[in-house]
Amino acid sequence: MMTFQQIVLASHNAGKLKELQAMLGDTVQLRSIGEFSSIEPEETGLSFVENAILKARNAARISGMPALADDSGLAVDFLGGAPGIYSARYADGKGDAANNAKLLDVLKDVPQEQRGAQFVCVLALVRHADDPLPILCEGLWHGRILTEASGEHGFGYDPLFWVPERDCSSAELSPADKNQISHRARAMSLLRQRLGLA
Ligand SMILES: O=P(O)(O)OP(=O)(O)OP(=O)(O)OC[C@H]1O[C@@H](n2cnc3c(O)ncnc32)[C@H](O)[C@@H]1O
Ligand SMILES: [Mg+2]
Repeated sequence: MMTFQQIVLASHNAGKLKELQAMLGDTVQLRSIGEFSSIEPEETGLSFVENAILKARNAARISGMPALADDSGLAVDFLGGAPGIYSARYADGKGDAANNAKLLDVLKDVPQEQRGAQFVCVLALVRHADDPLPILCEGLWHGRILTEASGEHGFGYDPLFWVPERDCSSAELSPADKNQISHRARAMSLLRQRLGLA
């Protein structure tokens, strides 16, 4: 069993840090890579897995600590899985509000039954920058894209993601609820098992 007291989180996204720390509890402290560097690595991979590993290695190299990365995104069925790994950059780096506006616009004439989508999360944990055996865990969360934004919680595409099991948007869930059922929660639950924390 691997034990860690501190892990650096290879993410500059404050929403992810909050969610992942809440899911991990007190046993492991996540430190933000922002404490060490403000430079974000280029996400050049073609898959969530490749980007997660790339971010984790980069953070381990910069911090000298074990590193956890989260590469995630929204895969929309009607768009053949787009924006997928490009979710953060969907509106050319203009941010969450612009990403959401673009997605609503692209789907404006698409009927309910064709608005299926899934959030994807891949977590990669490396013990050091050159770790030959990263731990990889994934989680999916199925839902549908709403026709207008709703809710104030969460981040990113949460206001547009309708959660069938709760009949509300992901941004209408309390943070605690989202952290029970999200793509990130599923991936983290697997990671906790792998680390012997579950
Ligand atoms: O790469 P880091 O620094 O971790 O931060 P990031 O925000 O760029 O993260 P990603 O590259 O993994 O891109 C993830 C995108 O998918 C969106 N996303 C991921 N998880 C989400 C969630 O739980 N709720 C809403 N949107 C989410 C998020 O808003 C980003 O636009
Ligand atoms: Mg990113």
